[in-house]
Amino acid sequence: MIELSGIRVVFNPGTALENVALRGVDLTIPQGQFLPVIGSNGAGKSTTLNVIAGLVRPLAGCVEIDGTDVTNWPVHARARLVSRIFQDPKMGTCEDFSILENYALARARTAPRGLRMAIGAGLREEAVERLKVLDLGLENRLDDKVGLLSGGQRQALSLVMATAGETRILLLDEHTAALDPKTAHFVMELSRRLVGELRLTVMMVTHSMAHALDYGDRTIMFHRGRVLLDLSGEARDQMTVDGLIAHFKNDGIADDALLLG
Ligand SMILES: Nc1ncnc2c1ncn2[C@@H]1O[C@H](COP(=O)(O)OP(=O)(O)OP(=O)(O)O)[C@@H](O)[C@H]1O
Repeated sequence: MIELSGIRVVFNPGTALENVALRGVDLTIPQGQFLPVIGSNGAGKSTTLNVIAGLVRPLAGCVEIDGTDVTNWPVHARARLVSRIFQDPKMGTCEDFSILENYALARARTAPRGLRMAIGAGLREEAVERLKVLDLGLENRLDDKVGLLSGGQRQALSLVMATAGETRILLLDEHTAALDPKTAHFVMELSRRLVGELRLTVMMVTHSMAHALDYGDRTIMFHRGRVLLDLSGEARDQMTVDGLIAHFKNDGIADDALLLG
């Protein structure tokens, strides 16, 4: 579960470049919820993910993960609980390391402190078992360098790595935007399956309104640092992409980037 209360983020405060990115965001994401997030450029989506991951410290407000106040925890202290996948497949994996070495790094990051030395034993078998479910044959290429993989294979591997160990929160930051439509569909379906099996709490930033309505169980929209729309239940079931576009237009939001996908 993620709980954001009164989150206010101001970049370059007190200078000519002052920019209020989040204007008092209150948002509760229950354990196991898969929440797609849409919004115009500069609306505050990535900043919200950065606040949860600990990369941006809010000027005011509180961040709780599973009931623990982590507002003042540094990034490395949250890394065991919070994983993130970015748009660029190269960001989630290290291309000069093998698949197994990448998996070992992910396990070391997400394992409880006392267990970090013990994860070496059985790691190869564990990686084989987890990679098999991708059905990409990566379990037979454990010693290949990750730089040899396609973008889609790297995002699939990133998903397996991000969901290893103690991870409770998964932040997906336009993680299929750089993939071709067929590969994007494969990675989206894989995301749905893995987060469902592991009951992870997920925030997924996307510019695809179709993905925002087809995946997960709730959809929110940011605009100018606030949550402008929060759809769930029947209202969401009945919402269409055209309906969402009409909603944006009614709110005076005309942003080509928002309408992509
Ligand atoms: N490190 C930073 N320093 C200064 N301003 C920043 C920084 N990061 C973000 N901003 C500003 O904060 C606002 C919110 O940005 P953010 O990246 O959260 O938007 P977004 O909704 O993710 O947009 P996009 O869809 O374009 O990625 C924008 O005005 C942006 O320019």
